[in-house]
Amino acid sequence: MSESNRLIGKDLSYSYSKGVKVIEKCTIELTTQEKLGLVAPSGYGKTTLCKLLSGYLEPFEGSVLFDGKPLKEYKGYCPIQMIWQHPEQAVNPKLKMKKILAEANNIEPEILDILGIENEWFERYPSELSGGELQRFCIARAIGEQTRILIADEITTMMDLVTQCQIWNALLQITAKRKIGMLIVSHDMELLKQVADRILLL
Ligand SMILES: Nc1ncnc2c1ncn2[C@@H]1O[C@H](COP(=O)(O)OP(=O)(O)OP(=O)(O)O)[C@@H](O)[C@H]1O
Repeated sequence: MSESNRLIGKDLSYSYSKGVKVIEKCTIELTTQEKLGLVAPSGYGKTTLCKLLSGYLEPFEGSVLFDGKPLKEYKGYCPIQMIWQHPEQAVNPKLKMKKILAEANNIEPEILDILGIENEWFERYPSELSGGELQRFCIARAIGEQTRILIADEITTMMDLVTQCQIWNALLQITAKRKIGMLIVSHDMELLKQVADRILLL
């Protein structure tokens, strides 16, 4: 099978404390053409797996490759970007949104537009935005020119249905247009049935 445009986590193992493996011999693959839903019980290791697949953690065993190349060999910008469940923990609270976005790679106005980000929000600090507004910024920040796969870890879990709908509509539009794949972690099976092409139950 071709490795091109494919994220492969192969035989991944990870533990936070000696002797207790949170992830053991886990293999998972997805391409830039698909949206893979992932469901598993609480504490199973989903967030840990997301961090391994996006390069935030190094596996103790196994490898993570994109386009046949280990993630750590991508310098400057990783084609695999993670969006976190709690956006307020993913930004520097002391910076205004315009500064936070300026530190990211070239975000195009079209992306901000599709996500419904309003101009006046740029002058605010993260604590002056709602969770849904802040998450829109975090999504925009994750979509650089070189982003090929998004790892979305329960990204709308804390939001009301209208906001969830707006964010997922925007994400589906952007990922289709840019040919970006997605790993979507959620416990909401109804949501996954609507947004994912296939669903993996662990
Ligand atoms: N930084 C850490 N240090 C020690 N243990 C951790 C750390 N992060 C997670 N764990 C433990 O690893 C296990 C898996 O955690 P993880 O957050 O990956 O699971 P999860 O499936 O995403 O859970 P949930 O659905 O509840 O968010 C849990 O038992 C958790 O307590």
